[in-house]
This record gives sequence, structure tokens and C-alpha cells, in this order.
Amino acid sequence: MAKSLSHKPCDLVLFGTKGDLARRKLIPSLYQLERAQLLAEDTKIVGIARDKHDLKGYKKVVSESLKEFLKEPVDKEVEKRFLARLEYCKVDMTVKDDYLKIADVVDLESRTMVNYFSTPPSVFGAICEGLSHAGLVNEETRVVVEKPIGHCLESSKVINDKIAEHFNENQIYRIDHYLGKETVLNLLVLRFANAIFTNNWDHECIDHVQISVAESVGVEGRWGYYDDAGQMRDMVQNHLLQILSLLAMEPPVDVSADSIRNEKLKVLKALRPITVDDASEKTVRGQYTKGFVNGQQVPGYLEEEGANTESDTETFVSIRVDIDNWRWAGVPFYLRTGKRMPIKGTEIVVHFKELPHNIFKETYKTLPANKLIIRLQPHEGVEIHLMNKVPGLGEKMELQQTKLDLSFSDTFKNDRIADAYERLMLEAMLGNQSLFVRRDEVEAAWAWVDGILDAWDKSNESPKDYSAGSWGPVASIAMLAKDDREWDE
Ligand SMILES: NC(=O)C1=CN([C@@H]2O[C@H](COP(=O)(O)OP(=O)(O)OC[C@H]3O[C@@H](n4cnc5c(N)ncnc54)[C@H](OP(=O)(O)O)[C@@H]3O)[C@@H](O)[C@H]2O)C=CC1
Ligand SMILES: O=C1O[C@H](COP(=O)(O)O)[C@@H](O)[C@H](O)[C@H]1O
Repeated sequence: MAKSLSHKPCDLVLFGTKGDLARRKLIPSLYQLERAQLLAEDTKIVGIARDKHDLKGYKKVVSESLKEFLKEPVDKEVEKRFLARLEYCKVDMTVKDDYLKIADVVDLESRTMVNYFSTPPSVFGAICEGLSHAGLVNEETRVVVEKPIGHCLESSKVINDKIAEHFNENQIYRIDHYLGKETVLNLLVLRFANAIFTNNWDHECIDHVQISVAESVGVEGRWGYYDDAGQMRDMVQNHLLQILSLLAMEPPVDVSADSIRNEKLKVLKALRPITVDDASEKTVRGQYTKGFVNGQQVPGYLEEEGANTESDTETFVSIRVDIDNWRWAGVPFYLRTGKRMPIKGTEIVVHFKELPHNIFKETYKTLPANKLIIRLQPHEGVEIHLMNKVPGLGEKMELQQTKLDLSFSDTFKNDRIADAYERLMLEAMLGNQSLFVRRDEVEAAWAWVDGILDAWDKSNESPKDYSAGSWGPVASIAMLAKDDREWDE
């Protein structure tokens, strides 16, 4: 029995169903929604690829994906229910008449058509045209679009224009999978459901903020795509700027899609441009050389499979970001992200200001400032560093810095943390756009990122080397040291 859901049943059409993302993430996530009974009873899942299969063959492909990528044993009962929802269509996405075959399996009358584009962006336009050609676009039809949306502002406009020829903004769901992460969503709750943070969240109380997204993986066989993108386009333009805007935005009036997106957009528009005049002070780009990660020897970027020995693509970026608005005047946000770092870990550290006066100076010369650490992944949780009195009867009061540590796995023991894609696919089926990125946000993010990419081009400097397994080039440490600060590790 399906749980009670407010959405109409859907035809979830998975374009690129045999690709890496679909097999590794989307199919296992849909299985989890089935397991949790969150799919409406009559919802269908329609796989689209250009290989010749009958439905039985496609079910086998799906079963194999589950076996390979599900992080737990496959529950046969759930799998049976899940496989019963499947349909398959062989479609070459560049051939308009092929879309007529999809019309035979979907039902626009009784189900909402949700089209997930898990394909290269180069075919997004062709899919939209094909769907229109087959009469599959009505007011309810939705499209879910994977990143990257373009390579720069101009190319993102071309893709968005193409989609907009067939769909209104309220039908377009642009994925940034970080927005589907439990802990990223929790930023809204931490900030806007707790007066202790709400009332201390500005330049009066906060000294600076650090956002680190460290990855221990390299390019994982995606050299062709990655070398064209680099860490700036792959991670900063989307995931890091989305986290930054959720952290820095003004309180939205409610949690509706546009209330949240309006506030995020204001932050993106207030990012101080970085130009060729200050890029060398405010940014560091790096590229990994060979080294050791988790005790394993790993190749350098230029020695990865499929690599071009002369690439100048950055695999590490750190940036000092200034937000030119009332709340954040004088508060730098330091962003840092890289491949082949010592660990996988995404963390936000909010450094509060030091106190104006120390009444304990006889026993404790300087009082360390409070810190709020938000661990987004792994070991999800929230930690606050506070000063406390050490118990004892001594003449002088002894102080010690201590931690209040809320670990999600200890606190919410029986609650499984859902994968981001589970939430995002469910929200797309429910028709809630809050966790999807609006066109103007994508464009504001590109406008700012393009300025930095342009400054790097003009400066003609190569990225700085760092050994795989380190925290990036030493210049990244120096960038903070100049401001009398250091990275939390
Ligand atoms: N993989 C990942 O971890 C991530 C991926 N993304 C994004 O998701 C999207 C999909 O990525 P990924 O799964 O890695 O890519 P893949 O290349 O693995 O998969 C794309 C799929 O699209 C199919 N396809 C392409 N052109 C056509 C066509 N004309 N007709 C029919 N099928 C076609 C391919 O079929 P065929 O095999 O026959 O060529 C392939 O199965 C991309 O936009 C990517 O940027 C975003 C974040 C992470
Ligand atoms: O979008 C992307 O994200 C992954 C990192 O995602 P995470 O959920 O594992 O933190 C990154 O490795 C990949 O290069 C990028 O395209």
C-alpha cells in the first residue's frame, strides 16, 4: 500500500537510463522510494536509451544496477514491486519521430509526465523538441535537468533558452544534488528555527566563515568531461555557491520555492566581483601531482587514464569571497574544494568574533572565539566550541575549550539518511521547486564565476602543484595567513 501522498501518479521518464548517473544513483534512489512506499500507486518509470531491449531485458539492466550500486542487500519483495512499474522505449534522442514511441507508454491524462534528462547537455534541446513533436508537452509536464547548465554564462543562456522554448520556468527543475542532502537542508532549520543563531548571524558577531568541500577521489574515469570543466565549474559554480547562499541569505518569508530562491539570488548578486587586479590575492588554483590518499599511491592528474599531458585545468580552488551587503560587510567567506585531498569531508566552520574584553586574563591570556562547525558529510552533525570552567576548588579559575557535539547518527539513531537524489526525485514528482535552482540563480552564479575564470585566463599563470593527499597548494594556506587566519582541518 502506498503511503498517502499529495501527488498525482507520474510517468517518470529517465532519459539516459543506461548511463553512469542513472545506474549509480537514480535507479537505486527510485528503489529506495519504492521501499519507503513513497511512490504513488500508479506511478510508472520509463527507461529511455538507444539500445534494443524488450521490457524483460531492461528489467535485467535495472536489477543489475541495483545489485551493483545499492548500498544494502536488495529486498526481493521491494524489487518485484519496483520492476513492475518499469517500461522501456528505444529512442535515439536526436530523432524526432522516435518520441512518438514514448507517447504509446505514457498517459498524460491520468499521470504527470516528469522527464529526467540524465544525458549530456548537448541533447537537452533535442529532447525538448522531440517531446513537443510527439505532443507530450502540456501544462503539467516537467523536466528535471542535470548539471552542468553550460560552460559559462553565455552557453548556459543558450541551453536555458532552448528549454524555455517548450517549458515555463515553473516546469523546469534544475538539479544541484547538494540541495537534496539532508544536512544542507538542515542549514535552513539551524538558521531559522534557533534564536541563538538567528540573532547572531551577521558582521557584528561573526568574524569569518570557511566552507570546505574536500574530495579524496580523483577524476574517476571522467577525464574528458572534467578536463573541460575543472573544479571551478564542476563544484564552485553550483554546489559551493548554493551552500554559501543558504548560509548568507536573509530570512525568507516562508519555505516556498520562490521565497527561498529570491533570497539566495540576492546573495549571488551581492558577491564582490574578482578581477585580474585581485585574483592572485583572492584565489588559488591547484592541480594534484602523484601522492598517497588513505595509504594508497595514486597518480597525478596528468597521469590519470585518458589524460592530456599538458592540461592546465585546476583540480583545487580556494577563494576569499566578500559579500557586499549590510549583513556581511567585512566578513570574508573562504571557500575551498579539491580532488585527491586527504579525506572526503564537507564542512562549514563559522568563526565568531573574539570578546571585546577578557575578565579571565589572569588564568587564560586569550579567550579563543566560539566556533560553530556544521559537518555536512560524512559524520553528519553540528558542533559548538565553547569555553567552560574546569571543575575544581583551586584559587584561580581554570578554563578550557570544550565541544557540544551533536552527531546525527547518535541522535537520530533509527533514521536512515536518504541519498540526495531520493529527495530530489520525490520533490520533482511532488511538484515542489524549493530544492531546485532557478534560471536567474544559475546565471548570477555564472556571471561571478566567469569573472574569475577570465582573470585566470588573462593572468596566464598555471595552477600550482599539490601532492595528492595534501590540503592543496601552500599558497592556499598563505591566502588565509595574509588575513591572520588559518584553515580548520
Ligand atoms: N555521472 C555523475 O556522477 C554525474 C553526472 N552528472 C550529469 O548527468 C548527466 C548524465 O551523466 P552520466 O550518466 O555520467 O553520462 P553518461 O554518458 O554515462 O550517460 C549518458 C547517457 O545518455 C545516452 N545518450 C546520449 N546521447 C543519446 C542519444 N542521442 N540517444 C539516446 N541516448 C543518448 C547515452 O547513451 P549511450 O550509452 O548509448 O551513448 C548514455 O547512456 C550529464 O549531464 C552529467 O553532466 C551530474 C553530476 C554527477
Ligand atoms: O557534482 C559533482 O559532485 C561530486 C561530489 O558529490 P558528493 O555528493 O560525492 O559530495 C563530484 O565528485 C563530481 O566531480 C561533481 O560532478
